Amino acid sequence: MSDIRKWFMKQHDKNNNATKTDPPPEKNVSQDSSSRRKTSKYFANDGKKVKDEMEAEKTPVKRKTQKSSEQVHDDVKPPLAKKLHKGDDDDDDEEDFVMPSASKKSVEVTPAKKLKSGSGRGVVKKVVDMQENDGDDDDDEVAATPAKGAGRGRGGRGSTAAPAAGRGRGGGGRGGFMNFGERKDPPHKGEKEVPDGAPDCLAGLTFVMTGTLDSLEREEAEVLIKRHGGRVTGSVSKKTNYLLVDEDIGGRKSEKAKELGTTFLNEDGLFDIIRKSKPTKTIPPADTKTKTVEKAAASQPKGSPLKLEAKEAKKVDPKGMASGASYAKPKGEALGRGGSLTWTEKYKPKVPNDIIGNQSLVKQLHDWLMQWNEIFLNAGPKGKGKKQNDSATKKAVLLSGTPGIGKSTSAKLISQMLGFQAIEVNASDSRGKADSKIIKGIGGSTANSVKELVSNESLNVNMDRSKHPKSVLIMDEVDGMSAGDRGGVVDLIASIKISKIPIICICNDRYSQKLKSLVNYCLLLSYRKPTKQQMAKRLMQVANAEGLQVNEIALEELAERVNGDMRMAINQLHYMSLSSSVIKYDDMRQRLLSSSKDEDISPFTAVDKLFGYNGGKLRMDERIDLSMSDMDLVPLLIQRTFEENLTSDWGWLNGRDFLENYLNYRPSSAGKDDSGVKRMNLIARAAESIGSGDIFNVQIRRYRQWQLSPAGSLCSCIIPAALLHGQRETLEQGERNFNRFGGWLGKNSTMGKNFRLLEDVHVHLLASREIISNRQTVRVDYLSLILKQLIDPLRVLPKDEAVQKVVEFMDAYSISQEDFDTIVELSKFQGHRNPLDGIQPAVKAALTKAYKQGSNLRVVRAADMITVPGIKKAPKKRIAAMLEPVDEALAEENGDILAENEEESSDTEDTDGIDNVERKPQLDLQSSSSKGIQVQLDLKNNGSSSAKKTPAAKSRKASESVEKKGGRGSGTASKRKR
Ligand SMILES: Nc1ncnc2c1ncn2[C@@H]1O[C@H](COP(=O)(O)OP(=O)(O)OP(=O)(O)O)[C@@H](O)[C@H]1O
Repeated sequence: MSDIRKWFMKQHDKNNNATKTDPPPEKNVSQDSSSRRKTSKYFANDGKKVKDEMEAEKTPVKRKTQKSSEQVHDDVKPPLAKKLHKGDDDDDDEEDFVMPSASKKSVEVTPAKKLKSGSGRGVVKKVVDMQENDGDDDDDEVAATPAKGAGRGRGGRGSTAAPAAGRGRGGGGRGGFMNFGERKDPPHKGEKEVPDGAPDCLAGLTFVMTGTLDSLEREEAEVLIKRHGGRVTGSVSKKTNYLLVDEDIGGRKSEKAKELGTTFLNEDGLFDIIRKSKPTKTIPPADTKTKTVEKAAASQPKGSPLKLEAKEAKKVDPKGMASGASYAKPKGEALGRGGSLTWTEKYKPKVPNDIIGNQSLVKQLHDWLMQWNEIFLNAGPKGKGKKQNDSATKKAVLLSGTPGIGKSTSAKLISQMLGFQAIEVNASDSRGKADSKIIKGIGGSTANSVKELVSNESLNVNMDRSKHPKSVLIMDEVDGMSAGDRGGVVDLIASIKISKIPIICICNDRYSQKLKSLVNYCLLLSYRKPTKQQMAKRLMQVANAEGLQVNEIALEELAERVNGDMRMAINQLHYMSLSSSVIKYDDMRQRLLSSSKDEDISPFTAVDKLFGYNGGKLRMDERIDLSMSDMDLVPLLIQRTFEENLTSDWGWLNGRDFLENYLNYRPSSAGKDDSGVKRMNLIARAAESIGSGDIFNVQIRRYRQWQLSPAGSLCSCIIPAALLHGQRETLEQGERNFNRFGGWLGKNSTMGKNFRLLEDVHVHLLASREIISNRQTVRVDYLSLILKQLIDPLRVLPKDEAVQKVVEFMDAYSISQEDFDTIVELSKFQGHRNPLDGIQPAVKAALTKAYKQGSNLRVVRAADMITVPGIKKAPKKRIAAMLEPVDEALAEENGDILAENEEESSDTEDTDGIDNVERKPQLDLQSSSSKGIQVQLDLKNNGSSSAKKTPAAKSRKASESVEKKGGRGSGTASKRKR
């Protein structure tokens, strides 16, 4: 069982288990604080007790581990585990992080670490079991939150900044979300003075937090640690120095920490470390890097080149890549912060190895380009410039990835390295399709040169290549090509086919619809964002080279905030360097917070923030900003009406699944309500609010009541988020745990398309004079009958007879082939069989053939043949309005129908009942002529694509057939000719 019922059952089970196995929760504050002390058995502070208790319940290995932890804590040194366990690190955040070597200096080696087998795997079962008590979740803590301390006092300092996006959600990590409850407030929140220590006193130390701290919120503690150079990660690994916890409530982190021998540290312990660092101004020995930076900065006159640069750069890049050189000696005199070059230019990679991340892709690009001439141009002595059409090898390459991660840079560098002359074209400048495709080149004017480039044999084949550089075309931003249609891409593909030079295409979104066809012609290389550690290292090189004093944690923060965009990171650093040569963590945070306001925020991020765990802490203006960041999409993302067939047991939904993003949030305000009643209440209130939002939305859109926008946002986004914010979880097995795009947009566009198609059918039916009714009636009353007439003969009668009957019927009702398809399409319903099921393909083919054969003689779409002078193409709705029955009263108002705009006419049609159905048809052509509008017949054929006639022949045929039809057809036509 995998539905919401299962979820509720789980909650129930959990509740039961909790009551069975967990110690009874303390009920008041005093008990709570005493229990804190009692349960804090792993704290180095209570070393002895810890040891004894540990011995009673843990294996010898663990005992030793614990012992070493205790030893370490007193000296405020990282435990040995850090250097002994090199592999098998499961801490995501630290993928590439290399522990500063100095951190090992002061740590005594204890055998316990060596004995540890690193068998995190071995405790999987335990971990799962412990989910109930995940240290992060605090579910087992006292439900009643103690009264908050009076004011924040000085302790509140760290909380001045707005909470970071997605931070502090608890870091429950994998598998923990199901048990994620509300973390209660620190019992003595804001009551303690937050110490201020030496700037890098925690440098080189990695902390993990669990449970509720005594006076600090997690975010505040995180800021405090980072401000002092420490690193905070989400899960315990061998690199973790301290598990920061005030009350050991068990849980996964705590278990892991015990297993690894990580030192437990409480808030006071942390404060002590920080305080101690202040008077003596000693810097903990862990951080050589930071020391180096400081030294460098101290000995460095502001704005002059650093002697240390080269060393630093080399040190950071142990592979000895040429990067060292390129960063140590930026070209030109413009070293220092006064240079005229932007830092992105100045420190752009000079050799491929300088590019951080994606090295394997860079290599692939290199290999592809290196072999290009060999494969596609015959470079041998008999070379005649013939290209080999090897379908397995792509003639072009498509580099894709988010902005600022080095796509263009790698394309240029590789080209340069292999002796290609790079010709760069920004493809998004080439809008629209070329006049005559490749003859004119991509996008017309710009692309004439492209056309020349890619096809110019003289440059590439006939001439002596040794004297002429090989060329490569770099088409940047191909996903920005041809705003309206895919013409530009079609041209590009044509260019690729004939190209005699390699083409490197670059885009941000490889899955863009526009590039759907292009990807088939390209070798696809998808660039990934570099990790924050990689970025921080490179940024450190830049900072060193510029004599900028900044610590690695601040740079990691920068890297994290720019979301992998190296260009933005370097630019931010440059910008900050203009005002100060020393950048502290707080400065960085402040800068990033203020600059993030200017950034475009995606609707997904907005919903994440609004509904995230910290959503409740957002200020109202922040919530308004987020919800208004995209007034159209944010509400749609919250209320994602998603419909799909799942083979699940959502029985009451009849095999369909209606899911909405907001339902997936486990509201933190529901607290520890395992019955789910609170949650259901909150969901109900949120749904009600979303409903009200919808009413506002209609007013805003339909009646243009824009002044209601704030109220609309409040109802559709802010209130639901305020009610339901919390941890996102999945309700269905196999569902992925992130917000997905609303199905509404797709459905709405399908609806629009169906309306248009129905309109075509409607107009044709009206033109046949067999049916006189509005569009709605056609849809509701006629379509199923018409379908029956179209389909049934094909199913039951012999082929020829069936085909003849259906064609006759189609002719009688002016139903074209496209209308046939539309009628079938509009009659498809989920859970019902396809109307065409059971019809032999041969019969279908015979029908198509027979219909096409008779198409030249047929007058269908009488309405299509009308053109109104002055209007390029008579809008079908107007024509429909002309053909439709007209109210007597309305008919008197000359020309009113023609004057109606399309929207109004469609609204009218939509809301008209069936009253009009039986009314006598009246063409309001008189009114048109009285207004001086001439209605003429444009004698075009019925639009059958197979009938390739000259316009003259078409006219003749059409007029003949008009006459032949007599009765209905000619009557209509002749009336119109007036
Ligand atoms: N991977 C990287 N390694 C080192 N520097 C980088 C990297 N990515 C970007 N940069 C820096 O950012 C600048 C811009 O990079 P580049 O133009 O290659 O990004 P891009 O991915 O092509 O972005 P866009 O999609 O916006 O064109 C470079 O000049 C360089 O200074």
